Amino acid sequence: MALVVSGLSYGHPGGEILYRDASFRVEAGTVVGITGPSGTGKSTLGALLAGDVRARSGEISVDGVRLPRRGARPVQLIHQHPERAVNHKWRMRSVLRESHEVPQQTLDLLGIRSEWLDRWPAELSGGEVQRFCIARALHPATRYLIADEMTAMFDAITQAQIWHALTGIVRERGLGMVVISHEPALLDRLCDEQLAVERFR
Ligand SMILES: Nc1ncnc2c1ncn2[C@@H]1O[C@H](COP(=O)(O)OP(=O)(O)OP(=O)(O)O)[C@@H](O)[C@H]1O
Repeated sequence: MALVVSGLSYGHPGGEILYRDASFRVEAGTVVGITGPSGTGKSTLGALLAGDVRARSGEISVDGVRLPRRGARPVQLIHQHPERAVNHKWRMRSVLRESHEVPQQTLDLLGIRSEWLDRWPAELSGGEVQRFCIARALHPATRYLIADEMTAMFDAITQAQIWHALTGIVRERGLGMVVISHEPALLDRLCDEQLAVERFR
């Protein structure tokens, strides 16, 4: 069981080629870090892995099946800016329901308070909204998570709380996870393996 990238090449339209013939795998139950200087294509790789951007050549498969174009998404992306990832016209309860009926246990593990459910996104801090984005990404069909600078905007305590909760859930469910980050200490702590995106140039 793995998220497998084979022979992936990609550059944004009109932009330089970011990866040529990139191949790697993320085994279920493991955490892989993606590192590299700004602008080298880490976020783009995350979007490709989640199916938000379509590769021009190469293949991405999830547990032996080609990444689906529609329906439940087995690879879920969690962004750096949670406020951009939620519909501001919906209360948080609806933001969650759009994905699935999130179990109370997951809400508790992520520290989501019941009174936050009736608030609008603008009535919560970024760290609080990010907890909802994580809960939403933990759909029963999710097999792999891509955390793209997921906690870069938050203070050290919030970062630690969020990672503690998420890594516990990931371990319990046997999910695979890709962590995109500029923070070597975070990557060293979380990851079984680290890949420098420049090596795919
Ligand atoms: N939608 C897009 N259209 C065209 N070019 C893009 C698009 N998104 C990103 N790029 C360009 O692709 C390159 C890689 O961007 P990307 O955001 O993947 O890098 P990154 O390594 O995640 O950077 P950072 O560490 O600064 O977040 C950059 O040169 C960026 O300007």
